[in-house]
Amino acid sequence: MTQGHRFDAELVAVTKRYGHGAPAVDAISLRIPRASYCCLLGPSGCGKSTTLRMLAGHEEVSDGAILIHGAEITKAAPVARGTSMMFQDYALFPHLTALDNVAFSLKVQGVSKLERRARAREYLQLVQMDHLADRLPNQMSGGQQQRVALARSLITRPKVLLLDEPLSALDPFLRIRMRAELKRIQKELGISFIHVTHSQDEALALADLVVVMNNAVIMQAGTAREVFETPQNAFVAKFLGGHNVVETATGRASVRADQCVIGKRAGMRALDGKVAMIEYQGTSVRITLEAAGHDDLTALVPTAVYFDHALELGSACTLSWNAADEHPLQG
Ligand SMILES: Nc1ncnc2c1ncn2[C@@H]1O[C@H](COP(=O)(O)OP(=O)(O)OP(=O)(O)O)[C@@H](O)[C@H]1O
Repeated sequence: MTQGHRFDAELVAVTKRYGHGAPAVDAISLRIPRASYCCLLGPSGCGKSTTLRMLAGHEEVSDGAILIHGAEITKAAPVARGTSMMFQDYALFPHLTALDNVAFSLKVQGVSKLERRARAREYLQLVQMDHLADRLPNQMSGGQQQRVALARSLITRPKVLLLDEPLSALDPFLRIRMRAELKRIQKELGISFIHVTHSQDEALALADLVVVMNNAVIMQAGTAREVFETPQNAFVAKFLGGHNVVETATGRASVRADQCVIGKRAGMRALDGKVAMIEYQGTSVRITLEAAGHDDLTALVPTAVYFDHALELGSACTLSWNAADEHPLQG
């Protein structure tokens, strides 16, 4: 049923148990619409890599079902699923050129030399590496090796590409460039990418669908704007950063740090504390307050505004916000 499917990938109450302890993945359900860039985001140990490995078929599913393009593949062999995995350490063959690394899986499939070289060139072009086709991995930079690894995982024409922390080995500059490339390539191919990351920025920048996980379950799934602007619970608000979680008369609420101001203002909600940290961030200054009975509170103040009223570390100060900017949390 590869025609007419609505979702490139579906997880139906998927559980993974290792031994007798708490499950690593606990009955998660997720639908990834066609041609989506999906990021699985969460802290270390939340179960995101296990979820990816179950999609790839590198890990058995304890309970539940996985579908790719509408067809169940829960127990299918990795090569029979229509998925391909790109790993954190690109694991290129050191003795093969870029071209031969990319062509390798076609060789295993018995594709003729002429055709596999032609297809490998096509995929090297896609990742803008055709000019270095004859280089060996140790003659390429980390970013270049990664492009080759990407071409290598795409040449089998997967329905869904799985990426396990693909940018974590790159320096910050290259990471931002490569993430733009990943997005471009995903849109160009029109297939879904499922990308595991613990970086909030990366997920928000890349994903059509952000899936925030914690403790083996999905805490929220939605567009980047949905999860950032309307977090459903305190975990999502705190993990994405840039939010304060406050207790109000009607329960818990989140309020964005960039919608908070320092100082008492008429008609605004206020919490008193003292200045614990002042961090210059270029266009804004992040001020962290310690307040009794609360986790640290932060205000993100435009730089020019901050330097009109610079603060002293340890001094008393008030965080204020408009009630209208509060967003109620479900937990
Ligand atoms: N082979 C295994 N045997 C036993 N427990 C495992 C195994 N693999 C993972 N786990 C456990 O399952 C849970 C989820 O692990 P997983 O690797 O999926 O987390 P993660 O979110 O990808 O973390 P990280 O970002 O650190 O890779 C963890 O508690 C981990 O210790």
